[in-house]
Amino acid sequence: MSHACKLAAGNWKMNGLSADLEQARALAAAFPDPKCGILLCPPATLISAMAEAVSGSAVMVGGQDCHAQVAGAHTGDISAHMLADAGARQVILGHSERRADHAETSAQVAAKAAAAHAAGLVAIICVGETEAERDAGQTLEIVLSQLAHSLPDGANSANTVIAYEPVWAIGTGRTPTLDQIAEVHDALRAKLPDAAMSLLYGGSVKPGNAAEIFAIANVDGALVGGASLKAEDFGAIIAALEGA
Ligand SMILES: O=C(CO)COP(=O)(O)O
Repeated sequence: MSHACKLAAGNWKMNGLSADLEQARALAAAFPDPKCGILLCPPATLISAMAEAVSGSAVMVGGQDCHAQVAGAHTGDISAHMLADAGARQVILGHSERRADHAETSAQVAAKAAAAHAAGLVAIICVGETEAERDAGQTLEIVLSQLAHSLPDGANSANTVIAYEPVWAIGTGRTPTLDQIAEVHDALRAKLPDAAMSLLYGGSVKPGNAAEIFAIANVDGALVGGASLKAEDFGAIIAALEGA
């Protein structure tokens, strides 16, 4: 682990209805005084209800995307200010599913991150290579290029977190080797504008592999998809991070 802040972030993606707020409440009750940051990013429809459900606890709530503009004629979009107004403290930006499904470019991610900062939100900027890019030996080139072009001016360890998520490891149960994760995180750390910025690993993090991933030098936590939907599983991952 580096000296950056530890963070366990859960990305619920397009999962979760009001009944699932119970998982957030259970998580808040299980970690009254955590040694790391705990964040849940539910779909936008649940942000304000989740913020209320965990209010007074250590659990933070975040969004999964935002628009680069503060307001205006953008049907279906949500601004960073709206997320903050709903109770979000952080926002995931440039997730590979948005880069793929919505053709988001790193330049757009940087503009969204600048908007997040202006709204007082921490931007969690995602980078990661596809399997074809890894097979072609382009992993470092791809992630460093995404990093360089996705960071807005003024990004620092207080307002920005970086998440390395290999696309081929997301939702597949496959993870890079520990050496492969270390190689990418070391390369990212060397290029951060602020060395104390937190670097998360994401992609098939589970209770069973969390401890070994958190033992890697430049891994400061995780961005967790599937395993963040159940408080029991996410709680086991948080416990592993607290013990790292
Ligand atoms: O994309 C992810 C988190 O943003 C990772 O998802 P999984 O943990 O389900 O692989």
